[in-house]
Amino acid sequence: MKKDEKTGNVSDKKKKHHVFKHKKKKRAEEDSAIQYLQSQYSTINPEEIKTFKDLPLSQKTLKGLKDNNYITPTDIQRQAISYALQGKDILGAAKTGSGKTLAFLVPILELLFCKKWTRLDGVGALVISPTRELAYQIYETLRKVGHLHDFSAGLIIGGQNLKFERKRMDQINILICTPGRLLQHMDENPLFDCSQLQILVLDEADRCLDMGFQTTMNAIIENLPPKRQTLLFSATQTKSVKDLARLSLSFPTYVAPHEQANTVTPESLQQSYIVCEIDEKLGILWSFIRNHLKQKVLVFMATCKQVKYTYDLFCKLRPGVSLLALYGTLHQEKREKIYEEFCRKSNVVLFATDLASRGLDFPRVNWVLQFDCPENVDTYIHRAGRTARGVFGKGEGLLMLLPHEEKIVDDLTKSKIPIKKISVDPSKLQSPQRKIESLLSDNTELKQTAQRAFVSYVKSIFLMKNKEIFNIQLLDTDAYARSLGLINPPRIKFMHKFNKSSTASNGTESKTTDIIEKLEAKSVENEESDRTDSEKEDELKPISKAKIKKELPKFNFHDDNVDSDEESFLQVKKKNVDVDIPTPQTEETTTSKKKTKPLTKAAVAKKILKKKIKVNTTVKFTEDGEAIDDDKKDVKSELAKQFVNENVGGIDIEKAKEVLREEDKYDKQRFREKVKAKHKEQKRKLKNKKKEEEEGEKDEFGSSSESDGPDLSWLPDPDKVYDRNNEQQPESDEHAEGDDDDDDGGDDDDDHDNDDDDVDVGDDSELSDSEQKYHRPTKRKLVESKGIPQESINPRKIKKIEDVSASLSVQEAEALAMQLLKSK
Ligand SMILES: Nc1ncnc2c1ncn2[C@@H]1O[C@H](COP(=O)(O)OP(=O)(O)OP(=O)(O)O)[C@@H](O)[C@H]1O
Repeated sequence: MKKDEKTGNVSDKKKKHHVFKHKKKKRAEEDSAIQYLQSQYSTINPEEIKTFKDLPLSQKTLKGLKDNNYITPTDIQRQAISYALQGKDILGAAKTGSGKTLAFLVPILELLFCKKWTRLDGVGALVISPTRELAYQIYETLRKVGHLHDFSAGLIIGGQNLKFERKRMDQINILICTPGRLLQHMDENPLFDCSQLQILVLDEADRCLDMGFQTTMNAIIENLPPKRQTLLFSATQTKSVKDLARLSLSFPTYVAPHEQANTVTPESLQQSYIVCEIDEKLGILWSFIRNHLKQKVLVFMATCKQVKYTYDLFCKLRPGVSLLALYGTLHQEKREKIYEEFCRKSNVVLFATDLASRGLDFPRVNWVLQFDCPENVDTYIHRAGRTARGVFGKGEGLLMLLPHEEKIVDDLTKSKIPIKKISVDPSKLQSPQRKIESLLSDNTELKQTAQRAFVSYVKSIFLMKNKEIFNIQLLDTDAYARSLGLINPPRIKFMHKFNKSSTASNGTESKTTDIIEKLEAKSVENEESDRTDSEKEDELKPISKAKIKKELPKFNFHDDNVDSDEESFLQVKKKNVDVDIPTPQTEETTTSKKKTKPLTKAAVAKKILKKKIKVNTTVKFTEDGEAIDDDKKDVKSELAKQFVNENVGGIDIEKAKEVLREEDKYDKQRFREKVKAKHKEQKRKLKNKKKEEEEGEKDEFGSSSESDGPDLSWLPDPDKVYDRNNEQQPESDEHAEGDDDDDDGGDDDDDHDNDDDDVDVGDDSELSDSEQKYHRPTKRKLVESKGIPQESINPRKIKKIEDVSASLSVQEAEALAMQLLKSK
């Protein structure tokens, strides 16, 4: 046995030694491999790279790439990976779908591999993406390609379990995240540490660095170590020196393999546009879907509410193909599900906002239809780029424009986007208008969704920067509302505000006001017919179209109801909207400007002071809404009265102390008076009680002498007796003096003795059992409290005494009494 143990130990030791040796050998191999790879970096010539193998990459990365069928690097990959391995900062710009994700993931894996990064080293690489879906996609690609490496990767995006993420933060080596969530961890999570960060990547860098993420990104960058490698990628790369300076990039290598190409969009992408009236758009979309039932279609719309409405409506109309909708206000879980479903399915239509426009690599999308005009050329490129992706990808893009939006085509062509005008074959058009109207008349919820869609679209147009293309005055809102199935166009509250302010600024009755007045008059007429919708009346009152050709005055517009998208795409992004019209200096404009300022405590205090609101006061109201005077709050001292009258906000501590001291005197006096009054009341009550008792004594003696019948109220409570003696002797366990506790002592004889005296019981014998059980004496009168025991009041004895005393003189009676006392 011992021998076995010994041999066992020996073999264990041998094994350990073997493992140790193997590990040591492996480490040595790895070290020499790293050294070799690093020595090759300086000699890389991107032009000579044909396959990934030609790059000095680790075996783990090469195998990971090969396992996923990535053999030949794309142009951007060849160049970006080469320069990144050499440790350069990179500004990468390449067409959509050209493989930028691998262009930054491979350098990340290689850098950490060469630095022999372990789990204990913390966050070594940070990839920031503007949307959750894109972050998820990058994370998945990293998992696939880097599966042979030992690094840990983490996906940190909004809408996930923050606690779960927090705990694991210190074990992550490669962090893929969205800006908001990353900053949240930086601010709140003590486990988050990026002081060792080696490489920072911004995917869709221009979007990450634009107005929408400005403050968040600035805060993030401040928290990062300045000594690091930085890679920026996008199909529409920023070259803004300001942006680059923010990231401490002074001399980044600009990698743009397609810069000299004839087009900025993929060659295999067929692009066309149609021009139509606003009220034809929905019908054209419907017809398009009905004519492409066997295709995968992605439809971009301007706002979440439009997406929601179109999706809800088309689901009800049943086009004969799967429909999906993806927008920022959806719950995260739903977003993930929809994203995956669209990736998986091949005959499907997805309605989406620009949330899906950047970076998402949906496989095999046949058509991208831009239902609403894109904000700018960049947005067009990203949207259209959801199709014709990868090396062999093919696809078609269709842009729908209103007549006045056709100007964007010039911008597109100038930006090297080959797009041709086409027209719709009228024979293929199907109008669902009647059906839509009837659906809306039956379905209030759908009608409200339509109204919201209407308002959100109009707002989105209003917020657009390029006023040459997006001119709200050129929108036929009536026709647009009708096309959505709304007989009366909803009132657009912000337009009224806007028009009012512009009128005030002009000081004269403008054409605009005339129209607004006319519209309002019409809206009153229309209210009659729109009454079913009263819940939304406040926001969505019907008005007629505002077809005004006049130039808009500038209005610093910030409305709460702006359609919010992923990370407030629309709302925040338009912060820099610069309507090039003079600003009217009206009160309303100033207030609206103020609204944009952050509300500081000082500002709130000032507001309160202005409104003469008394702070730190409580007013109670009756149910009828009348204020109840709280006399406790009344001040008595002159000083306090003065203080209250003067003081409308803020606290002068010293004065307040003085006031309190003064008031304290009055409070003490008030307290003394109260105590006095209380004592007085107690005394009075005591007096009354005594009086009553004296009167009561008289009564008791009177009644006993009259002996109308025995006072049985002192008898014990039969309920209690019954309970205690278990039905056997329900009424026999108490005697006159007995209190409940004493009886529990169990002097049975006494109990039985009193049986005969319990006349009440006899009286109650006629009552039913239950009535007997619940009989209660009205009030116990304790005769013994008068010092005359019950037994001693013997009528015979009294008679005898009376007889004797009657026969005696006063002296004799006195003497007899003395004698009796003495003998006693
Ligand atoms: N070397 C490669 N060989 C084959 N396919 C590749 C290669 N690199 C990338 N791909 C594929 O090309 C598609 C697009 O890649 P990716 O999403 O990285 O493009 P992108 O340039 O980031 O696009 P976007 O500008 O839209 O974000 C993906 O499906 C990816 O798997």
